[in-house]
Amino acid sequence: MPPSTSPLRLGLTGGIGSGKSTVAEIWRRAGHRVIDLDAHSRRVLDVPGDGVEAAVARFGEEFRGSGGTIDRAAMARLVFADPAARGDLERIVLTRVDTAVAEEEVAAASAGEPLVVHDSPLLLEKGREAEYAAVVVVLARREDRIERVVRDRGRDRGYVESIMAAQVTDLERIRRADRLILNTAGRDALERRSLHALAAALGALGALEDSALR
Ligand SMILES: CC(C)(COP(=O)(O)OP(=O)(O)OC[C@H]1O[C@@H](n2cnc3c(N)ncnc32)[C@H](O)[C@@H]1O)[C@@H](O)C(=O)NCCC(=O)NCCS
Ligand SMILES: Nc1ncnc2c1ncn2[C@@H]1O[C@H](COP(=O)(O)OP(=O)(O)OP(=O)(O)O)[C@@H](O)[C@H]1O
Repeated sequence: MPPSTSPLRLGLTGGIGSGKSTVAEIWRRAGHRVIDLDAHSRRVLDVPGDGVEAAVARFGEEFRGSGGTIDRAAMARLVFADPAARGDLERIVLTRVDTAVAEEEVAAASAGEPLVVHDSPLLLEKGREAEYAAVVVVLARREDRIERVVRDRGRDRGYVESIMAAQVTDLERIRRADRLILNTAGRDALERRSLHALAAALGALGALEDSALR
């Protein structure tokens, strides 16, 4: 018999380079399922299929890269300078991401897992807070975020700033979060703060009575 209750759903979000994926990895190592919406999003444009074809139909063959899928750098230059184009790309990508996420949630529910976390970069931008029992936001200094993305992904400052301009501000994130993780020190501090924030979020929801989450 499948379990009758769905897993508790937590949202994890934050701006580019804030440390979301690092927190997601810490929570995964603590034994929880974290669904990576950015990874699902990348697959839509990096794997040949109807997502790639829908993007080419909307934006043109010049956005097809050498491997037949989407040239991400060219697409980034377009959509982070043009909100209408960005909206169209989001409609193409996010509907397919939602389908993939729903499939992962079904797997979590059938396995009887008590918790799923969505690592979801655009949770606040898309106004999706109501879908979550609680929303946890990762914050870091703007300059640290820019420096880390430039250093670790070989992108330039202009690229990072164009994406920041397409995302909500930190004040808006603070206003709408249930809980904050300040990624303002080293990795050890981030680990401690992430585990503390998760326990506190679950505690506030009364979820720690579930022995599987202790
Ligand atoms: C434009 C694309 C091709 C650029 O690819 P690129 O490899 O340069 O960037 P990547 O996907 O790794 O994202 C870089 C950063 O931008 C953020 N970001 C991505 N899309 C958006 C968006 N529409 N609005 C604001 N921030 C975004 C990501 O969360 C990440 O922090 C890609 O970002 C994309 O397909 N975006 C649209 C889909 C989307 O909204 N995905 C994010 C949520 S699931
Ligand atoms: N406290 C820290 N000290 C040093 N480096 C860090 C720290 N936190 C994160 N980083 C590094 O900064 C970079 C950005 O972090 P991460 O990938 O977790 O951010 P993100 O919010 O998931 O970014 P994006 O939305 O762009 O995917 C990574 O290379 C990560 O290893």
